[in-house]
Amino acid sequence: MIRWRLFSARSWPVLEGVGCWTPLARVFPRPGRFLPQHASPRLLSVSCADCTKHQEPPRKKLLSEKKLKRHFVDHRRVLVRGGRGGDGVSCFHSEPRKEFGGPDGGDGGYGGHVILRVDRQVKSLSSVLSQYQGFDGGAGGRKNCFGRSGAVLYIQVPVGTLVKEGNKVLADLSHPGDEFIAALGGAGGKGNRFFLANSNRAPTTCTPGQPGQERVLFLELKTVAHAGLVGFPNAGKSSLLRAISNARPTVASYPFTTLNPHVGVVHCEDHQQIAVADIPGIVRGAHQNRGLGLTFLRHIERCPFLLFVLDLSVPEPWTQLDDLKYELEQYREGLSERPHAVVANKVDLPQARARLPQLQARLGREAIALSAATGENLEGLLLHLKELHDDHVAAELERGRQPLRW
Ligand SMILES: Nc1nc2c(ncn2[C@@H]2O[C@H](COP(=O)(O)OP(=O)(O)OP(=O)(O)O)[C@@H](O)[C@H]2O)c(=O)[nH]1
Ligand SMILES: [Mg+2]
Repeated sequence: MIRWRLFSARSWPVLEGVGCWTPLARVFPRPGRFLPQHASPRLLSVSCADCTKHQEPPRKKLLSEKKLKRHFVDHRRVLVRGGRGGDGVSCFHSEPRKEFGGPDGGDGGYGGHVILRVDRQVKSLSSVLSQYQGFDGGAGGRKNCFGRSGAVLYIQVPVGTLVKEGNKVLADLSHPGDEFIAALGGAGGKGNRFFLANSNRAPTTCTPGQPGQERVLFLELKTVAHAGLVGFPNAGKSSLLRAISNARPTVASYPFTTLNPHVGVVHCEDHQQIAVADIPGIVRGAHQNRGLGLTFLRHIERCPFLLFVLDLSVPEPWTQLDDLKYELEQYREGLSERPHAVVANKVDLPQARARLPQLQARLGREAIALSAATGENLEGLLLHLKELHDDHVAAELERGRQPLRW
């Protein structure tokens, strides 16, 4: 129904119940005439433009703990099947004036293998599918022609992928370029030429190609790095990694921003490279599967030294270190006793800086106070990192082992 406003001869029509666009100035009545003076003119607003102006921007949806776990892909069950071999064929040579040319059916080609190959660019197992089928070989041809072999199917996996079948570890792909044949392709069938014998000059027998190998493999990612950043959610681990390396993990003020491990490389003056791994945050009770649980700690299992990152902006930050160590011990005994340094982050905030002396006193040791946001005292952290790295190299050489090189 269209109703005309009475207060102005040049008023715009307003569709009642439907918000159609109308210039606001034209629908406001003069104060004191139709509305009391204190009433808000917004009461009469019917324009769409006005409605949209005050809409809140869509917020990032908070994920439940269950859903968070689904996003974190560091293990996969994969069914791999090698390609089927091509069939052999049965046929006979045919040529003008040559009645009995003999059998000339060729063998089928080999089925393609399925191979796991380490690619440095791949960072998680999220791109690995649940099933892979290798390429089939081609059938044999006339004139003794062999069939085409199936192409090899490569599955790209990240550095540090452990390949298991049941509980048995088949391969540890810890270097870029490492390969593992996940499933062999089937052999090609035989053509009738293969069955030619003195007792049988015209065989018609040929065999089909063999099916490829079929396996169920479990892939498990164990990130390879020198140092692992361990801390509560929001402690600033990702910010720290961004500040000291070229890695660009997402930083945000909500917990569990990091769901996949990120590795950043710190370049030292003597051309040494130290790899630092950022992992999701650990919460109190993580060993009872709270937060993201503890399964992602496998990513720091291989790190020879750790950096505990404490958030100085929260009250009693020293309790974080005890909690973190406790959770690490619950995951694997002795993990918290690895060589480590304690980093006290966010000293740019005044209340955080005020807690620093108390933290040092409680810890009974020097914590590296810094700010990942402003870059304050990052050199102090880099010096400690270098020391930890040098100690690791010396210890490995002493044991006659090759230290981890990045
Ligand atoms: N003032 C201040 N804020 C910081 C500092 N470092 C990090 N933050 C802020 O703290 C919040 C969390 O930072 P992240 O780096 O995402 O923390 P995180 O430990 O990686 O968090 P998760 O990935 O959830 O475990 C962000 O809002 C950062 O801007 C700092 O040194 N000073
Ligand atoms: Mg993070």
